[in-house]
Order: sequence, then C-alpha cells, then structure tokens
Amino acid sequence: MTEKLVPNDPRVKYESTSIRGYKYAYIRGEPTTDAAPKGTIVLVHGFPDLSFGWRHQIPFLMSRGYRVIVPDMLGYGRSDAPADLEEYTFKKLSGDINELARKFVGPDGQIILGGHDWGGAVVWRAAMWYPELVKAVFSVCTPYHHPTQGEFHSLQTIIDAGRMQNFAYQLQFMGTEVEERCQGREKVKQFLNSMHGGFGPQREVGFRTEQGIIFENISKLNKSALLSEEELGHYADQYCLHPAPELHGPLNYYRTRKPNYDDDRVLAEKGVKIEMPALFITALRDTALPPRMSEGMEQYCPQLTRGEVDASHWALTQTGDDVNRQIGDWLSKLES
Ligand SMILES: O=C(NCCCc1ccccc1)N[C@H]1CC[C@H](OCc2c(F)cccc2F)CC1
Repeated sequence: MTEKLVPNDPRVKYESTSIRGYKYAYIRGEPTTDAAPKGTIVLVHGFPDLSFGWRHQIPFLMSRGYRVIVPDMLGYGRSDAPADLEEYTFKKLSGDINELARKFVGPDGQIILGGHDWGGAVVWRAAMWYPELVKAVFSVCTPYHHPTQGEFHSLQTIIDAGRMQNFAYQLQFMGTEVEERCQGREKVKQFLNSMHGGFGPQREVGFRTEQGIIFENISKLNKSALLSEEELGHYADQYCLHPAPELHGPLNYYRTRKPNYDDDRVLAEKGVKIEMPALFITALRDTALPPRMSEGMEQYCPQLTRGEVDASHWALTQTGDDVNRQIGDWLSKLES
C-alpha cells in the first residue's frame, strides 16, 4: 500500500552524488507499477525540513508510475552545508536541481518539479531559470511571487512599515540567535518541535510568525501532534549530522534576500513567466503563507491550476492524502 515512508524505509534507495562540488544526498523511489515509468518527479523540501518531509507523497507517486528523486537540500541532513550563504541563492539551488535532474533524465529530458515552503519558492525560480527542464511545476503553501523591478527594501524596512507582519519571524531567523541558542540534539529537537506547533501545559507556544522562536518556552512544550516520537527523533538525528551550530546551513535560506533580488532583476528584465502547467495548493491555516498571498498569480502563470487543503503550514503530512489526491488529479490531466 502507499503508506508514508518510515525512517530508513526499504521501499526506497538512499543515494548521494556530487553537484557543484557539494555532496547532495537524496531519496530515489522507483515506480511500483509494472508499466514503463511515466517520468521523473523531483521534490524540494522547505525549512525546517528534510527529504523525509515528503514521506506521504513519495510512495503515492511511485504507485502512480513515477520515479521520484527527493534531495536533502543544501545545508540539510546527509547533504553538505557550506558556510557561505551565497551558495544558497535561488539561482544556485536551481542550477543544482538541474544538475541532479539531468543525472536521471539526460541532457534533453524533462522532469515534473514540486516544492513545499522554501522548496516552493525555489521551484518557481527553477522553472524560470530552466524552463526547458521543467515539464510542469507545483508548489504546496508557497505562492509564486513575481521578480520585482522596483528598488530593494530590507525586510526590516517592510516590517517597520507595517507590511508582511506574517514574515516578522524571519527577522529573527536572519540573525544568529536561533543557531546560537539551539545547539545539540536536545535543543535542536525542541526547536523542531516548536516549529511543528508543540504547545505547553498552559498552551504556551514555542514559535509565532509575528515573533519567532520563544526560547523560554521551547523546553516546556509537549510533543507536536504532527510528528511521532520516532519521526521527531529522526529529524533531530539528521540535523545533528552537521556540527554545531547545526541550524546555520538551514537558516542561510533566510539570508539571501539581497542576492536573490539581484538575480531576480535579470529574470524581470527578460520578462520570464511560468509558461508551463502549474499547480498551487494553498494551506488555509498557514500563518506564514496565508491564502491572500497568492492573489494575482494567474497573471504570471497562464496554465495555473489551484487547489487548497484545510491544513497548517505542515500540509504535506497533516493532509497528506488530500494533497496527494490533488496532485494526482493534476498529473492525470498532464498525462492525458
Ligand atoms: O519561513 C518559512 N518557513 C518556516 C516557517 C514555517 C512555519 C510557518 C507557520 C507555522 C509554523 C511553521 N517559509 C518561507 C518560504 C519562502 C517565503 O518567501 C517567498 C515569498 C516571498 F518572498 C514573497 C511573497 C510570497 C512568497 F512566498 C516566505 C516563507
């Protein structure tokens, strides 16, 4: 059956390869149907996540006849975590996805590319930098945002102007406080539990989008209902494959606004759009990426299909079957 993957699941292979001189580890799942593979799907996770974050989707997509390639993104788990934050721009990560994909589909092949959270932001840009590679693209939670042609504004300026309060936690994540105060397996585990919505005896929380991590609370929280003890332990083990500060690599995704803006200007000048078929599934209760942020996507994604799930940010696991159904229906249309 297409039950979600467990850690070190024998149904898939755990491999790694060198890309741009960095080690990229990935999960490889082969089709479980007898028919010829329908194609290759590459899935890109977000923060704070791992390839394991797609555990509900991987067996489902294998059963639909696809080969599935799911990297631990740069900075995470079994992949390398270069210290230099320039290595984490959308443009560089897009190049890595292209190089990884071409190891499976060759120089002229195509993939279907899917992302969640930061992975969603990455896949929209990868589809713009490598349109010839990307047959179709989908994102869960993260809407497409068009490269701005205006001047650069720091997030501090935007937040101080009263805009995008749902991104205020990113001001903390850009700094060094989280990586300095969440080191070692126990603290990393408490951080992950906070991000997954664990809450304390007086319903304290360890993370709020308007604030960030509430450090005094993270040791008091009960385990989040979204993860089993085994799953949470696996995440902590994987994050701790990197030396302290274990969260430095993952947090670099918050430190690339300016280089991403500079790269975006090239895309904006070229007038690049998302011309290929696209699916966007919004999570109705995602407090960082509320549905209103996707308004206006249609003008840049002419072949857009929209879906939604009644889930928080962790939609892939919380409403895994519903996400799978909507991806499956969209794939059927692509195949017809
Ligand atoms: O920070 C992220 N995830 C960690 C927090 C997860 C969580 C949320 C709520 C509760 C618990 C945990 N995700 C990023 C992903 C990229 C997003 O930026 C892309 C982007 C723009 F820059 C502008 C316009 C739209 C747009 F999508 C910004 C959120």
